[in-house]
Amino acid sequence: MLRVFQRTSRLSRAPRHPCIQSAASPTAQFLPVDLQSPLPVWGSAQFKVFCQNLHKETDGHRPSPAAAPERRPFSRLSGEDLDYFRTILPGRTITDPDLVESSNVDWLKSVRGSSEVVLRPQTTEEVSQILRYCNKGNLAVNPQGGNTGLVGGSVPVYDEIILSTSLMNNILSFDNISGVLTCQAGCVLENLSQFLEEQDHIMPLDLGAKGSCQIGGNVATNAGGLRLLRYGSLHGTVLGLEVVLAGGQVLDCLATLRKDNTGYDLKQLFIGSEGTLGVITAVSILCPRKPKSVNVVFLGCETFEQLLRAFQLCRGMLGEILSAFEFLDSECMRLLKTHLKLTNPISDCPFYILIETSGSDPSHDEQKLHNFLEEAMTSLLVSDGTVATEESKIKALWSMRERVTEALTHDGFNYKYDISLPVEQIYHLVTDMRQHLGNRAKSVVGYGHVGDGNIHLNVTSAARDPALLAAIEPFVYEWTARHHGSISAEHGLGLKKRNYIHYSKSSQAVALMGHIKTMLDPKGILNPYKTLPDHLR
Ligand SMILES: O=C(O)CC[C@@H](O)C(=O)O
Ligand SMILES: [Zn+2]
Repeated sequence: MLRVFQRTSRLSRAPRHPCIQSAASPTAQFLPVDLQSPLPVWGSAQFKVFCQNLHKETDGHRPSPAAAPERRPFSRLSGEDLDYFRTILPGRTITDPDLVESSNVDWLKSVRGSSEVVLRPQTTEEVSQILRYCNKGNLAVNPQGGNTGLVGGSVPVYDEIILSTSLMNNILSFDNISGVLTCQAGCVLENLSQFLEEQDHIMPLDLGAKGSCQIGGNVATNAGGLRLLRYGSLHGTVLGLEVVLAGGQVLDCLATLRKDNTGYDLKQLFIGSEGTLGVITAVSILCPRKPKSVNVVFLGCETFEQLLRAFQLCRGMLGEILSAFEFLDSECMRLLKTHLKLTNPISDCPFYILIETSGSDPSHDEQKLHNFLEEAMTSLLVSDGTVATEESKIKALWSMRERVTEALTHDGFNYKYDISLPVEQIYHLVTDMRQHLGNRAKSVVGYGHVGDGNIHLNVTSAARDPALLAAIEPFVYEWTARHHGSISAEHGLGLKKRNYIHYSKSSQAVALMGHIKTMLDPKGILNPYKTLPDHLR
């Protein structure tokens, strides 16, 4: 039964919510490191401390032999190379093994490279000098942003030189009239959001990893996130890029215009190229005005069909103020409760929806939301729910969705699938996978961006289990191709999925990608072993 949706929401009457407490406590996000369970919050400041200690704690996973390609014949780093790097980057050529190690391992601790050096340029000119030198000497390079990727794209596979953008963190300009922000690639997404907040604007993208991920990495992976339904993908919001090509040439496409129809739109090539075609050094991006009124509702549904009907109703009744329509299943809720001690703010249901509205007129928005909720309730599409209009409560409800990834890492080894499908199909993948795996998996969960037709299917096991992996793949990819979906909606292909590209792209398209790679990076030094299948090296 739906009892709320008046101004005094159920959430505001309830005793203090555990997830509100954890969000407010500065120490609550720090978790000790252990492979099986605790990881620091994806976007937390403690993420960096965690990384620094990582080499002492991980079990040194390498990609499974099936996933690991052979090392290509790149040069090995020499003392002479290090001397050169120290000349151009004094104090920013990092060889301390403890510091380098944290950049060798991905956030999931599923891929570990063996690089001996991290370079930290501050300027585009320094990036250009590095690449010119590496290209000449046939040294492979792994461009790295916040290292929050989920497909093994952000870390070296072997001994590639790590080129970190973390010191390229200056905001270059912001135009309050057009809303165009121009900044260096290493700006952390959350810092950009905070800066824009003061200018009465917001970033057009928002991710669970916002506290660590960098805008250059976001663009390089074409990150989707929680606001895509409203503001579209980075292919639309990024107006310009500055990119350093493999040979060190600086490609200046850093336009700030909404419209520019002069020839090929070259920047699009680099959006989602995962650092394989060039190193993004600066970004200009169109930022929306900060909405004056934001509301979040958290609803329960008995079936996925009802959830879809609620989505349809929502699109019709909320229209222009709808800014997110996300979901999680009851298995996700179980993991949130078990591992993060988050409390379900409503009664237990098979499915949960999080709807966000963002608009410019609080009373208009509330009225629309009220009408939608009344209709959803009377037509029995939702069985329970709660609404939040205050910022702290909005954050608490959002954490039920944003922290599922974190909860999963505490459940064991994670197998992650990020699938785009016609929206009415998305949950069938989860039910079919559960049936297919039987009791071989510990958990099989589904959550994600209903509004974008994007489901995050995650499977866990107590420890890394090659037999389980063989049961999941290629089953999941065949299923996706059969239903005309994409095997990567927003996380990219990285190291882990590169050889499955043909499930979503024609052979002509993959071959053309190979030609483009060869043209832009003839020696293949940029992020090798990623994105493109092995036969195209
Ligand atoms: O961990 C995942 O599978 C999804 C992560 C992220 O894309 C999300 O939407 O929360
Ligand atoms: Zn996602």
